[in-house]
Amino acid sequence: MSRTDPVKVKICGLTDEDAVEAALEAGADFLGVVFFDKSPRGLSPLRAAEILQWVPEEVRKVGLFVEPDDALLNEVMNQVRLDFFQLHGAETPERVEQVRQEFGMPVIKAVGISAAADLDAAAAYAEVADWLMFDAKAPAGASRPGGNAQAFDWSILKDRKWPCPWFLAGGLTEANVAEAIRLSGAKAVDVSSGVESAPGVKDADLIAKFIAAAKGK
Ligand SMILES: O=C(O)c1ccccc1N[C@@H]1O[C@H](COP(=O)(O)O)[C@@H](O)[C@H]1O
Repeated sequence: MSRTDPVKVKICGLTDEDAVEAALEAGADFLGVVFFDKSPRGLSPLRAAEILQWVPEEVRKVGLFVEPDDALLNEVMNQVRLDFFQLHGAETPERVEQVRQEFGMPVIKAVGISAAADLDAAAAYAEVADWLMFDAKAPAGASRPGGNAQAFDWSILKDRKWPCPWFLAGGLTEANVAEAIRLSGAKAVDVSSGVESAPGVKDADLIAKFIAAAKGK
């Protein structure tokens, strides 16, 4: 990625064909589908395969999991054409490495952040993951570790160097994404709640506005 490349955008938690089409039309670089039963965006492997079937090769398809066992990863791998696994739970660095080796899939590891000290903990994952994702820590009592529309102080990322590429996530919207990019130095962003009209229901207009704001158009 050169300094002048437009920011890459991942639209996560897609649940139907209309949302996939809206994200493609608006220029999304990554599309995410969720394999986590407690999420309002959760899909079966079969349904995920259906909604992603016409996505062009160059748009990267990401499967999001929370502490998945090998059986679930196998089931999804056998049915859905994915380019990345996103591990969004309390997986250890050892488990990240094991998943990469066993499944031969690049891994995006999400790390919950509420303060600068959490970035130190993320360093262990930077050695084993292909990408990192900095997401806000879930609020106490939340039923899921992400997708909660929570943001954190983006400026703590500024000037930190990482050996792998990374996404900024958590509470991003059309209204704040440009500022989040400016303050954090992010070259890739990820959004779910901020482009929805209700949990699990993507809004084509919000997707287009988010991508335009992130890419500075
Ligand atoms: O979207 C979910 O339901 C979800 C469930 C479990 C783990 C992560 C989840 N979402 C991811 O969280 C970040 C931030 O989301 P948001 O924009 O704040 O809603 C993003 O990667 C989502 O895909």
